[in-house]
Amino acid sequence: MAAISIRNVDVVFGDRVEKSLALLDKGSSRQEIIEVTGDVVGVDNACIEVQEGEICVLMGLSGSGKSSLLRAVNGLNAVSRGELLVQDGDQMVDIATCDAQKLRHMRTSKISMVFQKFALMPWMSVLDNVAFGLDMQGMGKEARRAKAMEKLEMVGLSEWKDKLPHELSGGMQQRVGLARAFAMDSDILLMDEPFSALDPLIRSQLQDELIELQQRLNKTILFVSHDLDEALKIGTHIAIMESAKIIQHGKPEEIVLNPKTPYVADFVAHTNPLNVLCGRSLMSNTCDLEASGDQLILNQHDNTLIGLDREGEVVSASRQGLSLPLLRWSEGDDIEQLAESLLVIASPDISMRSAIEIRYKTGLPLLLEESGRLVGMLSDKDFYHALLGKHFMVDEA
Ligand SMILES: Nc1ncnc2c1ncn2[C@@H]1O[C@H](COP(=O)(O)OP(=O)(O)OP(=O)(O)O)[C@@H](O)[C@H]1O
Repeated sequence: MAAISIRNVDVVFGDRVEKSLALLDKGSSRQEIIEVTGDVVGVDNACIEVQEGEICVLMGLSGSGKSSLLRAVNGLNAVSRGELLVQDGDQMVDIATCDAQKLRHMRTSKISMVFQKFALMPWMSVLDNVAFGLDMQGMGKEARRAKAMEKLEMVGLSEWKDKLPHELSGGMQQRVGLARAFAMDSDILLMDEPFSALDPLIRSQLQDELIELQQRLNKTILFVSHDLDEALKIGTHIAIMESAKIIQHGKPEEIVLNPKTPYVADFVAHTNPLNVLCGRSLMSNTCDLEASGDQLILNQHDNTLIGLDREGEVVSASRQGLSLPLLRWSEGDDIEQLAESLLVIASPDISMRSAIEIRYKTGLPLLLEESGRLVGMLSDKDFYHALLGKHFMVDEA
């Protein structure tokens, strides 16, 4: 079920919204609209559904409209047109049209927000900062403190509960911000570049922690980032924005493999594909392998051959007439222990990172089997293609 459903949402900042929307409908650009009405189009006809338990990352360059859209979800920005439905139990509430009381209810019990600049109260202790929102939910003092303590433990800061925010480092303050958001127990978390002020190592740690917390607590998260590597790491889905529009929305792998415009391709060209791609997206297909008698040729130069049974399962391998041992490998199995000249067979869903590590240990290509049939192979050529970013085609249609 969708936790957030954004339907044809426009957000226009200014005093002549009707006129600006009419211009938008006529196809005027953002710049033309500013010139005519003085209004700024923050979001132009956004449509996305975020399913329960998803982490959807809004990604794009500065000024592309990410925060404008995120802040519309909890009513911090007014929706100028369209529907913005947010799940409340078994109903969907339209944030664009609901009354002030409903909006307050949604903000105090359904949607929490984590900001880039932590937004902690400087005069309150760390514990009171985490407990702050619970007061607004009407929770008693003891229960509040107990819950806040539990969340501080979750982010590893229980020892710091009596300190003031300025006594903590930036990374720790952001952890307090996370604990505060999780303490609210809201189903939906809105996160506006929460880690971008932190140094890379702390940032990476907090990303890992967020992924882990999300898996444990199954929240729905809408996360703003201008960094595609971050989006690829934490997002189950990514929506890419350019000039107030969502220009591509999909799973990380879809974005990396099929960037729809040169703008997206430019982002993709500067990312590390290893974290996203799996063997299936890059493999050479079995049908591309040449046959030699009843065997298939893996490598002409050193005469590496494989034999399949009637069902297409790999049953034998040899190099220059000498038999090669086969090993069936699954994600999580040890790679360090793999011997050289072992022919590894894995699932096409193997991550590229694991596949390259295996190739490095064994010195041989990898075979990929699905449902007991050989479906493809990963050789050095496929790895180089991935690393050089030659694995995608830009759809310029
Ligand atoms: N409250 C506001 N009033 C007027 N204009 C605004 C307001 N908020 C945002 N804008 C404008 O809307 C456009 C989109 O801004 P937004 O902050 O959504 O972009 P962004 O993609 O989040 O950028 P950044 O990564 O720099 O935060 C910008 O031109 C900005 O100046």
